[in-house]
Amino acid sequence: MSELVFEQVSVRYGTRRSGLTAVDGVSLTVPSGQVVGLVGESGSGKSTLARSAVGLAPVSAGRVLLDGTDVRHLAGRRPLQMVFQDPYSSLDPRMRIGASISEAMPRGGGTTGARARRAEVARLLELVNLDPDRAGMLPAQLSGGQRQRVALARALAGQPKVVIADEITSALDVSVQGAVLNLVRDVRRQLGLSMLFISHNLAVVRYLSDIIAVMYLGRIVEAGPAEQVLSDPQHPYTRELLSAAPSWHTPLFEETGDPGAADAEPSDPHHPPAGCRYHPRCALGPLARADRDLCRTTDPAQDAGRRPHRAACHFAGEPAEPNGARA
Ligand SMILES: Nc1ncnc2c1ncn2[C@@H]1O[C@H](COP(=O)(O)OP(=O)(O)OP(=O)(O)O)[C@@H](O)[C@H]1O
Repeated sequence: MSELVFEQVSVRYGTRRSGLTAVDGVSLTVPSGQVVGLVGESGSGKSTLARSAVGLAPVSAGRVLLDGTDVRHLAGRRPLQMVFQDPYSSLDPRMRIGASISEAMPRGGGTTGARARRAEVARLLELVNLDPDRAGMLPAQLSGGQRQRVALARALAGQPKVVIADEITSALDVSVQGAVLNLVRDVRRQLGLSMLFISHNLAVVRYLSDIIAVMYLGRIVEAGPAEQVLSDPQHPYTRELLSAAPSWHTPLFEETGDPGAADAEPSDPHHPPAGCRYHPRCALGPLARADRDLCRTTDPAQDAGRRPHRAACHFAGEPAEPNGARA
């Protein structure tokens, strides 16, 4: 079991004049054997943070550590595997799926020799509930859900310690999303993997996560044990997400759309507002306050994540003011 730590990580794209900071000084820990669910609207920087761990996004400050070792020093970064929204991006369309999975296996060890590799491919296909006979098929011959299972098998072939799953059910037909999610939950438990699970859909995140982290404009605005974040959200953005999410009583995969689609102002990462980045939107929400100077002028500290439940808000946890209620 392994721990993944993002330490003050920033990712900047573009030039100084026309660039944007997609991830801004984020600290987040994925503890051994646990699932951290990362939620937030489109453009908040979730994918960029994830990609920074596997070398697909340029880390401009801070570092990512796996069990204390900077991931840049891990050979091939194999212990960290990522599964993407679109399985086509990790599967070569011309390669049979057995070969794709085999290619991702480490050299040496128990999987040297064609026979051992074939057996390992069959084992991995069974692990993701696919018939080993499918090893000879091409990705196009499979359904979207089956392709995502193959992408998971391929990630597991690398014998990872940590898996990063980025919107892995979002592109799938609603009817198969639940099955893929259940599979991920079961396989993760079985293998004792640590996982960073990204989704814009809070209902999906809460189904799987031990810890929930909420991202807004390149920052973690709230993080903590899942049940605490859900039952006692401290940041107004988390409250906004929760009020937009379907309740426990509605089906998990009812399409909720992107959480940013509410009536609020869209956030623009090229021009983050001064003070608290959320303040222009917060004025619309239940925490609107008469005296908001502090929010307009002063950036609330993102603490380094040592407290189990943290929120970057000057008025974290304060109840809504009566005059601030939504019209
Ligand atoms: N390669 C890139 N070059 C320039 N800007 C980028 C690049 N990748 C992402 N961005 C920008 O960084 C910001 C964060 O994007 P990111 O994809 O990480 O957000 P996200 O929360 O994962 O959203 P989504 O769910 O839509 O992918 C966005 O403004 C995006 O346009």
